[in-house]
Amino acid sequence: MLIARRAAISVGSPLLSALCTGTFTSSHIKLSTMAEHSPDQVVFNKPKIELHVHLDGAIRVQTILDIAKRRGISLPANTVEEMTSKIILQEPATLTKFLGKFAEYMHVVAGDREAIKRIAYEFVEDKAKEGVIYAEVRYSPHFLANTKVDPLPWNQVEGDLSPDEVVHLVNEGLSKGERAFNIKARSILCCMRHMPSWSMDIVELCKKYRHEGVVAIDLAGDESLNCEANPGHRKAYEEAVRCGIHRTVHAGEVGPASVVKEAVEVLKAERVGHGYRTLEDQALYKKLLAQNMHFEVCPISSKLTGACDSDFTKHPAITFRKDKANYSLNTDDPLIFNSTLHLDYATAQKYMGFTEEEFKRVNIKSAESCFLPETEKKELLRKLFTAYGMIQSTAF
Ligand SMILES: O=c1[nH]cnc2c1ncn2[C@H]1C[C@H](O)[C@@H](CO)O1
Repeated sequence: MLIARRAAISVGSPLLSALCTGTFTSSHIKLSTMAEHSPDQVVFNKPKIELHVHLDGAIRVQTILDIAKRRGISLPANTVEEMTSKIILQEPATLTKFLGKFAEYMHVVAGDREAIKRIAYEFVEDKAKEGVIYAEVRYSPHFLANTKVDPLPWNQVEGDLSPDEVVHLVNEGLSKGERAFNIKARSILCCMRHMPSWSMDIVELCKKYRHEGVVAIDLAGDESLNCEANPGHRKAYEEAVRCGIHRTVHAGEVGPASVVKEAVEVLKAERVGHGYRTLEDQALYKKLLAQNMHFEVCPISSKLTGACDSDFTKHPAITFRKDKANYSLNTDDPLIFNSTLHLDYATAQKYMGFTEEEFKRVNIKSAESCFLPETEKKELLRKLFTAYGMIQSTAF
């Protein structure tokens, strides 16, 4: 069975058009479910880097069904098609509504060791199939745990899986995937905006597992409800700076440019998750351009979360492209957006004027801005330059 987000989407496909015109209905789910994967539908069929994707937003629907069955958890649907239609966002909504979608399935995966290893392993397989050669995948260890987390998420009963062990399991799943699919995968641990009391745990886990695949700390969650970084988050980021843990922050996705300013100036973010609304403060934008700040852009996501205008021809990525900014193209939560990285690239090509040359530039910028140690970063860059038939000294 081929599920929707596994299929590459052609530039002229009904699914892409529907996404871009805001007329995405259940009939499109069916259509996309039947779409056939065909290599000529991929707009950039070359090695890619992905820096902003949530593990818990990138689970296979079939896997959710399998795990629910094994654990005896009842779900509102029994088939991939039905379950997909329950989980996905079908039209532009709000970030708050989007975040509510996780509750449809997180209780199935959380607290289950086998499930957590499996989703990490399958994530690597899915990325390898999309031509990704290096991915940084992020998640909240607390959201997957069922002990040593207060409050217990997803109405779980207390068990014995701690956030610490969750990180260990994800690391194992990712490493197994790396060996099986010959790509590199690292992880970023998320603090959550509404849970500042978890943030010190996160930085401690980043420190503990920094040599086992964890490369950075992030701050995710609902920026629209909670604009100013709580002291709990600030302290965690101070500790990250002190210990040389890399830092990214979701900012300026739906929150104002001041959140981006705070992320960079107070939390010392080295990359900005989304960052679209930076453009509302031109002085800040110019400063960040001059600093070579990296923006983790997620086109399909930005439409469906209501972060950006639903007309992709007005997308901030167009300004970033014209200004030769430092940014990446990412899926964010392909499960909930029923998307693939190919769909994000196809969207950028069709509606934002992206060319093959810009896709190469974006991926080289992504490699330069990734959180790998310098020697591994150089090796990654060398791979890209070779695959793109470019001479390494090419300046963008
Ligand atoms: O696009 C997003 N913005 C803010 N928070 C997000 C986004 N996508 C996922 N998250 C949240 C929900 C997940 O459970 C959490 C950790 O991956 O991060």
